[in-house]
Amino acid sequence: MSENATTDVEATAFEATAPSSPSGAPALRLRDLRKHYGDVRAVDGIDLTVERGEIVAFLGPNGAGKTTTIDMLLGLARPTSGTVHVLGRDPEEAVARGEIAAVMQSGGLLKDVTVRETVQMLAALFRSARPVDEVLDRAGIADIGDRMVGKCSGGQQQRLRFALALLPDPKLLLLDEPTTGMDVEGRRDFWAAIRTDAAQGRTVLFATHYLDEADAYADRIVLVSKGRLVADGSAAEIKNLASGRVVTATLPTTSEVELARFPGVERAERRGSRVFLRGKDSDAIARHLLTATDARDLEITSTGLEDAFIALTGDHTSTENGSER
Ligand SMILES: Nc1ncnc2c1ncn2[C@@H]1O[C@H](COP(=O)(O)OP(=O)(O)OP(=O)(O)O)[C@@H](O)[C@H]1O
Repeated sequence: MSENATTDVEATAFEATAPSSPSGAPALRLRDLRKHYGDVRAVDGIDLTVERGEIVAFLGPNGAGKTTTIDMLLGLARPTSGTVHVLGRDPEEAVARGEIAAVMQSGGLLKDVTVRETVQMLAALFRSARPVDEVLDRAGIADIGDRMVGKCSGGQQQRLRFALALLPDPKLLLLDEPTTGMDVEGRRDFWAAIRTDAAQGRTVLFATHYLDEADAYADRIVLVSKGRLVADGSAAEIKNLASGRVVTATLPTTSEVELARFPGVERAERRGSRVFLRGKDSDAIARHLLTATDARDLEITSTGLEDAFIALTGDHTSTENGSER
């Protein structure tokens, strides 16, 4: 979590009495958005437009800048430079109007009150809130309204946070790694509730480092790494990025810029003395390496979604998270 991060309850506790947002404005518009902490470029120039009604996965490894971006969308952190517009407004204004709400990773729940009482307490803070029974129902927890929060599973607590976020009937819902630590069944039930609700037209952006979650639940995947956007498309398009092959070779001196100019190379990466060249025509890449360079120890492999994730984000640790389905 980054500076000024707060609980979901605080993030959603605003008045929801506003007229509708400027018509035609996209749900989100980020332009050259940056957030630096000293030398750390947590967010390093993100351009992104999310249209209304989209379900977007903000996918990236640990430290990619997902939470920092979400904090800026909620007005909890101020950009170093660049702009953020939420439904055509400044984030603070959109939050105050109840047009955007968030389900954060953890925190913000009292253990010794019931699920229903929790929703009632927060509803009382809004000048205008959806009925308690309606949000419990939408979050799929109407049947556990009398259960103490402390007795709820992690998945049920997360659906309670979802219910709280629904109170102002936001047009845009942000979820920051909402299923961290949940078991498979909890994740499935949580996403079933989100998908059913989103089918009514709510825009959803969720941060995750679970590849399978992005693939299964998003219409669109925005892949981020080291504060930058590295790929943006449907799950099928992101998978297509992986439909080529990777030619790996030992080639100590050539720079990534030069490698990217080799025939057939769509993406080039160096790790130490090994180079990873991705492209649809692996024969052309291999031929060039063997005839025009000093490359040795060539290997040609086909890629999957996880390989694409690693190649695009440079992350070598988080893919075990994506294998569970
Ligand atoms: N308040 C802060 N001060 C200094 N550095 C920060 C601060 N908040 C975040 N960072 C750094 O910014 C980078 C991005 O962090 P961020 O939490 O946005 O990543 P993330 O993609 O959400 O990661 P995770 O999946 O682990 O939650 C990291 O290197 C992090 O250490």
